[in-house]
Amino acid sequence: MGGDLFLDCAKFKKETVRLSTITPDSLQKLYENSLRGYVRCAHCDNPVKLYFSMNTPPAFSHFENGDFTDCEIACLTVEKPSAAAGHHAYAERNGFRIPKGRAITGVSTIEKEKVWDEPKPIRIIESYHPSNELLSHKLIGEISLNTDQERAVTAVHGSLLVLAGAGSGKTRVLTARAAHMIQTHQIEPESMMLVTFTSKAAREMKDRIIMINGLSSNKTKRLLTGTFHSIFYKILSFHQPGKWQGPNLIKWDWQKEQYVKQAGKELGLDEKEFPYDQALQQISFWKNTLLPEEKFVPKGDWEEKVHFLYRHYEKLKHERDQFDFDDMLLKCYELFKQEPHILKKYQERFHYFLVDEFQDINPIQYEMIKMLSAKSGNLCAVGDDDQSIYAFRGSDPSIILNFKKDFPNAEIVHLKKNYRSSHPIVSTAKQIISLNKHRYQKEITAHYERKEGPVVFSPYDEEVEATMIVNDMKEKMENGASPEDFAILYRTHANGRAVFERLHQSSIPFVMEQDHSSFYDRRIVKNLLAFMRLSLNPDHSEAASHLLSALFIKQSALNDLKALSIFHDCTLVEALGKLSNLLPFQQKKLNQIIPHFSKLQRYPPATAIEIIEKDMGFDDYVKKRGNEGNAIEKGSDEIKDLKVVAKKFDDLASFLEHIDHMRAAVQERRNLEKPKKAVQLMTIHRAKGLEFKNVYIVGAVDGSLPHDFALESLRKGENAPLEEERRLLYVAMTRAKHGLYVSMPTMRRGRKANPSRFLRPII
Ligand SMILES: Nc1ncnc2c1ncn2[C@@H]1O[C@H](COP(=O)(O)OP(=O)(O)OP(=O)(O)O)[C@@H](O)[C@H]1O
Repeated sequence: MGGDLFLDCAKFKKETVRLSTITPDSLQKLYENSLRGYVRCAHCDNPVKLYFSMNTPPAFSHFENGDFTDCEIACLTVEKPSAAAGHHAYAERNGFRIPKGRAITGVSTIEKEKVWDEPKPIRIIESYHPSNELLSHKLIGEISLNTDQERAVTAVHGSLLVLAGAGSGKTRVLTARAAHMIQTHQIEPESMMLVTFTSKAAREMKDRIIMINGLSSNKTKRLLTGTFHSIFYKILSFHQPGKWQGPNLIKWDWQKEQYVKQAGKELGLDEKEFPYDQALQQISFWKNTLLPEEKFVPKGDWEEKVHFLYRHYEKLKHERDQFDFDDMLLKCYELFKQEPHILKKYQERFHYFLVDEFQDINPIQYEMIKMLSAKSGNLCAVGDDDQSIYAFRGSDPSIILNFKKDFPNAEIVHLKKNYRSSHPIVSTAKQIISLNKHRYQKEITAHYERKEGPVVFSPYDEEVEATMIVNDMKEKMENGASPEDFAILYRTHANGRAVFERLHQSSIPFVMEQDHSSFYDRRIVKNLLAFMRLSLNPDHSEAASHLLSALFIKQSALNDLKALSIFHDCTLVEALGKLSNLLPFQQKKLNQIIPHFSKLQRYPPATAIEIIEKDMGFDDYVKKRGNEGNAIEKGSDEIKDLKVVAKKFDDLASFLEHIDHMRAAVQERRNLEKPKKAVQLMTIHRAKGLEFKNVYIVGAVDGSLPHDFALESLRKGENAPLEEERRLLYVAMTRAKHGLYVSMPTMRRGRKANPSRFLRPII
């Protein structure tokens, strides 16, 4: 950062700006403009950069090294310096020399919003007790185990539930157990079924078992590992090879949507307005909770409609000999029920069942595993009820909670040591999850202590939050950390947008989930941006197509528009006014909005969005279609998120340029080979089972974590979704080994936000 002094004032657009008096919402804009070289020293006029991070308060500094004492004096003089704030009166902080007497966090006389606030450690109430347990020893290969883990590995016969908190070695136990069974008990790998939650976890576990010293790889390769879906699909395709073939699989939601929309027409459901994706999620939920279409008895209008779609969806699929992922479970279940000799064959083939992440099992998976293990009685389930986070897919935490009812002779082993996270992290996560009512009380303590505990910090908004996190990682990397030491976790994809953008602008290598698409390509956002694009280029054909959707005009009108523009030698926007065969309300709306297009480009993007919403009728569109198909990410919220970005730009051209750049960046990253040493960017759901040295949790405020929909459920008297949100925070926190940084922005989507109610009792 050079030997520069750090300044409180600079010049931006010919005005002097002062960090002690600026409003917090201008900080990010100033930051980005300073990176582009648009902010200058108020004294020498050289470009200066603004810098801040989680631990470092904002300050300007010159790009070049040199003696800038005069600039500092000039800056202080203008500001009526106090006696303390003399020439060399500065304090050293995080490698920065900050003039004493400068108020960054507030102005003494008038209470003003803080531009930056110091991160705060979370209070740890429980003291650390070093483990008095015997040193763990190596039972198998190089895997060390403590006494409880060893019991979970060696209790090979009968039913066993390993119920344990995060980081306690459940995955380690499962790997060691499989290896131990093969090596010590000479159990044939073919007679074992090891079920994991994802195919990646299955591959990793098998690789780990193969790597264990002393095990013959020929043997271990014969072990069946996989997800429930992959295993049951194999069974189905063995018995009904004609039907269960890859090309017959309906892989994508849009394929499913075609079928339900076809059925929806018969019911007179509006193709655009009806939430078909929610309906598909509901159908999937029913299938996973053992409610096939013919048995389901709908209640109420919504269920009646979706049930109708369900019936037709199944029929269309059947006629085409197709199947979806849920059928892999449901049809295998039916096969076992209808053909008991087939079930018997598998009961005789498999004698040992090992199931990971048991807390996320759904009713149909549970029934199948019960059926398969009924003969041998050798079922080992491993899980943590506090990490059950897939209720929306039919997972039912009560299955693990009631395990003893179904398996009265089951042994229950508790693993009580967390080897992953330091004591302050384990203690904090424990405090949070203990407020859930529906859970097993579990004992868990940290294996090791570390001085630094979890920290909460309060950036102004989502943009400042992203900058603080990225700069904090940079600082840590300058002090020896490596990019793969960091993960940034968020509740929904929308929460990850700003961090993605800031990381993309930095030189830090990072990876993001593969199937992530750009925020700006979301239907509602894309259609709003179309208004802006047409304002700058009234012949933008793709934007014209999106505009038609937003105006509820059929896409076939696009060809008419193009023809009219050629015929009348006018732009597509002008041709809009010449469209015929429109309904009166569409005509009226068009007449109302066309004059706005030419004016729109004169306004800053944030104002332009308001005009598009209010004066150009986009509000109506969002009301009708904004919530379509997604209870978690609503269209109206997406517009609010877009406004947060818009605030940073002065004109439409630079705003759209930024957006196109970011859309291309997401696309580019999909095709790039993933760097091995990289910061990980992912949703909390994806982070399950993983661990990182340092974890940042983004957006820990009410509405985001817990999510709005859980708060809505709570208002209706339903507590379960809120408990699942608390589990999500618990999962996120327990991914961290050493550093845990929880961000609680003071503004979210342009409004004042409250720190997450899960954190309030401990901060
Ligand atoms: N006995 C042990 N000695 C040393 N390290 C251990 C021991 N048991 C587990 N670990 C380490 O602790 C970490 C967590 O283990 P593991 O991932 O198996 O836990 P888990 O219970 O499956 O975690 P989670 O449910 O939170 O995903 C890993 O880094 C693992 O190597």
